[in-house]
Amino acid sequence: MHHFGICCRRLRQLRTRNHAVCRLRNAVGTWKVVHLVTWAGSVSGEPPRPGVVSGYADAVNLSAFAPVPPAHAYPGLFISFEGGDGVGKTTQIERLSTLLVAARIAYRRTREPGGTELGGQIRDLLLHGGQVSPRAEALLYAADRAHHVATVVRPALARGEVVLTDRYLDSSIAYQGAARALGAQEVRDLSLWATEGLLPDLTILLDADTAVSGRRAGARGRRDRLEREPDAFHTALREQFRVLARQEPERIKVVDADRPVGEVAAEVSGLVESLIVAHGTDAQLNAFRTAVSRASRPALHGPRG
Ligand SMILES: Nc1ncnc2c1ncn2[C@@H]1O[C@H](COP(=O)(O)OP(=O)(O)OP(=O)(O)O)[C@@H](O)[C@H]1O
Ligand SMILES: Cc1cn([C@H]2C[C@H](O)[C@@H](COP(=O)(O)O)O2)c(=O)[nH]c1=O
Repeated sequence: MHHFGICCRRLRQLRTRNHAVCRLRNAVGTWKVVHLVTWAGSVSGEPPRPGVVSGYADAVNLSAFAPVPPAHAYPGLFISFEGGDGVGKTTQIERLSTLLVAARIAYRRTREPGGTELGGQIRDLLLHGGQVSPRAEALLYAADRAHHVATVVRPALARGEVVLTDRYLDSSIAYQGAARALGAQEVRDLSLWATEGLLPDLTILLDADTAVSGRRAGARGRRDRLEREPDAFHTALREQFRVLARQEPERIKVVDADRPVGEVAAEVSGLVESLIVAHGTDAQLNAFRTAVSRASRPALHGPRG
């Protein structure tokens, strides 16, 4: 895996100059296919089943997931923000977007559900419509994701952009897999099928006490259909997010979101910097570091200098 990461970084740096890069990419594609097939084989035999569950938390699936290949084969970087309602994902994505603008790094900000026109309609059905049965809910989130990845995420990654998504497949595993008790592995498989195996390069899991995040979400006004679920639902999905982070520590980084916005943002930018070190270009790294250090400097002058 280490060699693979180094190769991909080198690949990005050379991509505009060298036709050999195309051949390398094909090799990476083959690697992906081989590993996806291996992964599919490893889960198709005996998929773990949650069985009969008596409550939300019982459905938290502790089985280890077989690793699947990351999105490193693209020149862009794929970053997802995850966590319960009101933990501060939107706030942190705004902060990071400001840094990327300052660094002149091309990025695409998006979200699930609702990152496309079709997804906007699905979002309305899911969050502001009537009752939706659990399996229909899981399929609608997966449909939103399939269309989003095919029409927004993959094209942006192929153009070399940094994609920041407010939620991705880990939300489905936590909300539908655990909190709705459909089974983490089944819901993960559904999303991987929908996205043809695309996982983020980095997932930032904002983790906050459910009472704190509930208060923050509530302070915004009218609650959507999922935000209105009882405390046990939110506790179960928080626990599943934490289980996912323990299972995939390389991809999913847990950030304590109970702290002030600035402290959380500083940790987030450190994680993004590490990702750029591993998989970005030297130009991106220099520009990002400069933007971070400028942003952390106190303003020397007032509005009129
Ligand atoms: N670290 C923080 N400390 C205090 N308040 C915060 C913090 N982060 C965000 N907030 C506030 O909490 C509210 C929810 O934040 P935000 O919309 O960023 O959360 P979210 O995770 O995107 O929520 P949702 O998933 O429900 O859309 C906002 O009013 C925001 O200003
Ligand atoms: C992607 C995704 C989302 N959800 C839930 C989580 C939230 O309650 C809403 C989205 O609202 P937000 O304001 O954009 O956070 O949908 C889910 O249950 N499953 C998913 O896959």
